[in-house]
Amino acid sequence: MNRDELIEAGLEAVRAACKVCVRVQADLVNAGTLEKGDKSPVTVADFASQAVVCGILAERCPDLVVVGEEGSEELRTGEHRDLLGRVAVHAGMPAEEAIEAIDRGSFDPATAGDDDPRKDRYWALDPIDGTKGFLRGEQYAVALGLIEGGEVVGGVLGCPNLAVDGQDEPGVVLVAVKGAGAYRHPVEGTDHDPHHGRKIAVSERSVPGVLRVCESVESGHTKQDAAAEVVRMLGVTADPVRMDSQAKYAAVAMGVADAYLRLPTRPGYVERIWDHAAGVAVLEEAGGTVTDVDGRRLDFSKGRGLDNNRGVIATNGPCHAEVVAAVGRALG
Ligand SMILES: Nc1ncnc2c1ncn2[C@@H]1O[C@H](COP(=O)(O)O)[C@@H](OP(=O)(O)O)[C@H]1O
Ligand SMILES: [Mg+2]
Ligand SMILES: [Mg+2]
Ligand SMILES: [Mg+2]
Repeated sequence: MNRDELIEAGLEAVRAACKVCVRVQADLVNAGTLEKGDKSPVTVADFASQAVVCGILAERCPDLVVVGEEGSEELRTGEHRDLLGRVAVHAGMPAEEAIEAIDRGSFDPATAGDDDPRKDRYWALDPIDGTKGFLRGEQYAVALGLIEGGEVVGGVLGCPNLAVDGQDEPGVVLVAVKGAGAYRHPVEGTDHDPHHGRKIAVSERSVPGVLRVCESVESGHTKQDAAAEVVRMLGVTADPVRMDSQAKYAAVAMGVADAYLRLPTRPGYVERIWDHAAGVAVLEEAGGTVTDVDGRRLDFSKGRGLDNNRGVIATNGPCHAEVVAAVGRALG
């Protein structure tokens, strides 16, 4: 299958998962959560979304493996049997099938053998990015990136709660194939051709003082005081706009924000590939630039983590060097 065909399958899968998430968010806010080992909240919808995306991808492109955030461990213990039942209902498949689909996302390129052909091309999936936003009834994303030879070459970024100019209802799915631009599609829809949407592009702003900057809502995910210092140094009077999930990449890609800052809160935190792959694909194809806080390109060839990077700076492009320099000064 070529990249266009793969991304077409990806768009179908992400749309289906978005619909599941919208339904669950409507009646699950603050219910049905459980604590994972790392204490981050994971909901019925995270599992159901991963099951739906992996299930559709298994049918459409069975040869490609998935590097997904979630695993079925918690669902397989008796303690959480009721949770599994609800995941199955929302995913629209029998419980055993849901577990099997979720575990299609367990691939780890870093531990696969050197001659394992599955390492050449795979998906990176965040079934719900911004789980905390999802639980607050705010922004979240279903994020699917396509990685080839350790590089992001395409992506699908579903943002069901993102307001879009000229649309009565919120919600958008952004799609990109390397070299072919980035397009926006409605969440509803049955034409999954990646190039049939409306072309999107970043803003052209380059004057630092008028940049619209965004960052995480969660202070544990980004150093908000350092970002406040960065905008002050750039001469921006407004504080960064806070938004959960890769919806921040979407905002910059559509030109409604100019920069997204993700500044490390502690040394040693390694960003996960599924938190960035789809966002990077879409933003770069919309004309933007993404590096880490040291100005290095994100290195997706290391497995499940961005081991060679720290933090992320994503911009419209024209302001990138200036923003990276200001971040460097703020972080000392
Ligand atoms: N200390 C930390 N620094 C940066 N990111 C973190 C973090 N701890 C968790 N995250 C990631 O932050 C993501 C949410 O990002 P944001 O704050 O932009 O919404 C989470 O994705 P999930 O919600 O998929 O678990 C999680 O992977
Ligand atoms: Mg998580
Ligand atoms: Mg995430
Ligand atoms: Mg997630």
